Amino acid sequence: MLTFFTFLASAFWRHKGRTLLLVAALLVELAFETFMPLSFKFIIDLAIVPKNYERLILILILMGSGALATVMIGLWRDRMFAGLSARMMAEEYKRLFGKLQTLSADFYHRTSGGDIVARFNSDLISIDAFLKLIPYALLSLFGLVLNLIVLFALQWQLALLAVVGLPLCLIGPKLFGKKALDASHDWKEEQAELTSTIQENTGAQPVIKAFGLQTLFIRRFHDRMNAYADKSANASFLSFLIDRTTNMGTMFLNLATIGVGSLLAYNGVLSIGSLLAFSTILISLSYLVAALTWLAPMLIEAVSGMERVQEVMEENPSVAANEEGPLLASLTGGIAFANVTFGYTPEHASLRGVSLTIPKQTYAAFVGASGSGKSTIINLLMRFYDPQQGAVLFDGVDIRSVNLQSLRAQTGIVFQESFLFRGSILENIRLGKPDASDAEVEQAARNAEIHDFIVSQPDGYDTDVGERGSRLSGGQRQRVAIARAILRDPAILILDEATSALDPATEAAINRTLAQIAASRTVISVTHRLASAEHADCIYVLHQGQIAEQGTHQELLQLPEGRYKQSWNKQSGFEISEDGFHVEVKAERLRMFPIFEGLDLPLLAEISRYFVTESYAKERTVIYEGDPGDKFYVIVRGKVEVLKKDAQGENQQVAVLSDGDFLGEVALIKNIPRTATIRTLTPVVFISLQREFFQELMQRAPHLLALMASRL
Ligand SMILES: Nc1ncnc2c1ncn2[C@@H]1O[C@H](COP(=O)(O)OP(=O)(O)OP(=O)(O)O)[C@@H](O)[C@H]1O
Repeated sequence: MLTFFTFLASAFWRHKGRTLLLVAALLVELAFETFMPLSFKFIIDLAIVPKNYERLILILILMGSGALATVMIGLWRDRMFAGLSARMMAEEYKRLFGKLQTLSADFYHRTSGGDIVARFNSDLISIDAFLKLIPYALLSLFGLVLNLIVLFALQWQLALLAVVGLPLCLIGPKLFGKKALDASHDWKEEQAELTSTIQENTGAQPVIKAFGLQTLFIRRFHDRMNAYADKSANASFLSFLIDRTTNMGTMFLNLATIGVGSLLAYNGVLSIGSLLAFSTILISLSYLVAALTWLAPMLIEAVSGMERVQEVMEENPSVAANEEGPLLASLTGGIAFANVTFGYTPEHASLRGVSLTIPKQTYAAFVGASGSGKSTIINLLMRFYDPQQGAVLFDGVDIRSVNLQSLRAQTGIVFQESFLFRGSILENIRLGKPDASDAEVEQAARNAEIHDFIVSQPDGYDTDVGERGSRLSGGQRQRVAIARAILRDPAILILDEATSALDPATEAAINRTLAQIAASRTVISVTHRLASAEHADCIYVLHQGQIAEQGTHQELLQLPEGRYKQSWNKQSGFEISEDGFHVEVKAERLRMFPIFEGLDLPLLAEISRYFVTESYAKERTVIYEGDPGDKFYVIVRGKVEVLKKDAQGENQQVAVLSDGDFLGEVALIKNIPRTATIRTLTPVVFISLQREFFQELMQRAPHLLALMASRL
């Protein structure tokens, strides 16, 4: 409650001039509204009873002029307050949005998008709804006080009775106010959950359809909706209860005072005019009390909305921007990780005691299995997170001690899925350097080799990219993102799986572009595709958050039984056509699959001819758990997730497989149902072998077939 009133006080204080005018206008309206019922006293006692016609006309003229003036002032006040309240709310929206820009990555990981959106489109809206009613609330409140004063002036004993009885009207708010506020807060949280559910559901439609999950999600939504309806009913009922109990109180109070007033008038203590004025004022008083209680539910919603907004406002960014800190000087020596340990959660360290040095203008590549900590290196380097132990150093300076913006100003980053904003290509590229001239933007587009495509479009650089860049292909989006990154002319270029979601031809083309841009910069690249790291000055092989091996490609291949060497062998042995539609696998590579162990090379060469190439887009299901299995798959490029149903029948990710991994070898020997679902995480190129072809070939070596079956 206090937070909300503090917000109101500071908002009105910021606009004190207009607030004063507002109060003045309200007082004029108030004076007139109080005078209206009082006019009965003057009309009856001063004009009608003494039969004074001139006085009657004078009073009516005064009333008419007052009404006209009040209407004009009211209109002006409405216009002025509409502007004032809109501005106050705009300030509040900006404050919340600005705060969100300062919060660190961990906030966005633990808070759902729907919850954040709900703070704007539900919580701020309820504050707005109440704010617009403030003149009305003030009018009611001031009216209450003024009417009470007038009542005392008319007949103080009767007025005393009204005042003593007034607390009757406040029993409801006292009894149910706190409960109603809590219920409203719960309801708003449920509202935020509902927004998240709907958002997630619309974003996940391809998965839901692919897995046939409609019924499951409808059932879940019904449960969520039922919980929402319960909370909504509880919150509304408590608000109604406050309203109802207050109305009951005013009704009894009216009855009591009218009864006593009539007795006083009967005994000649009160004039008829005063009695009429008194009861009219009392009725308007009860309207005012009713109006105030009608406002109570809205106040409760606004207060709980403000509490939720304030929760965000009170969040402290876990990574301090250090705006007052010294600016980071241009990199002259190198970047170092000094014994860095970091975990996203206290239970699990994603990097453990990592130490390394990347000299200026060299190319460092981080490779390793999924989950080994590659992206975490970049998260720490960009200060999306800070390490729990150790430090990241630029020329020996801990990056936590310098101004954060000056660190990020030295870097340009290209992600696997580059986010393009709604707007034109020009606007998207210019985000890399907002004050760049058109010529600079064009040069960046040329360097990213997207200029020719842009000018071939009817709208050229003004071509609209659509929602999240949906009107461009994956390769074009990535090139726009590269142009955006190089427009900054960064000393340090970071590539986070920048090409792994692209088809082979586009990937090769973009890699060539990146190689040109990379010369004369420090490049830090994260990739699971070793061919992309082959030419790096130093390759770091991560394993479970530690550096398992490091060196050049050649050095790493020399390490007997090294992880890099194994992965390299796993990812080699495939020849992919330029367009990515045809893959040849070498007999030697086939021999590395456990199932083909022991087969001679001529037989393997023949088997290799029976493999066919299959390409899948991102987020497609390749195999469904429980379906009959009749094919063996090898991933040539891309990533898939392996999903298994848990006890509740929901798919859980159990592994991520990538280039060189294989699945379903048992299908070559036996016809048994698939034990897991396989879904693509990126575009994937597989080669696959049908059981019937394989078995046909193996007729020549039946003893080997029997041996393979015994190994499974
Ligand atoms: N936001 C997060 N919250 C909790 N744990 C996380 C988060 N991000 C990553 N992790 C965990 O940290 C570890 C390292 O993750 P990281 O993303 O660095 O791996 P990676 O090598 O880049 O994997 P991939 O190739 O699949 O992207 C993993 O165990 C992962 O589950």
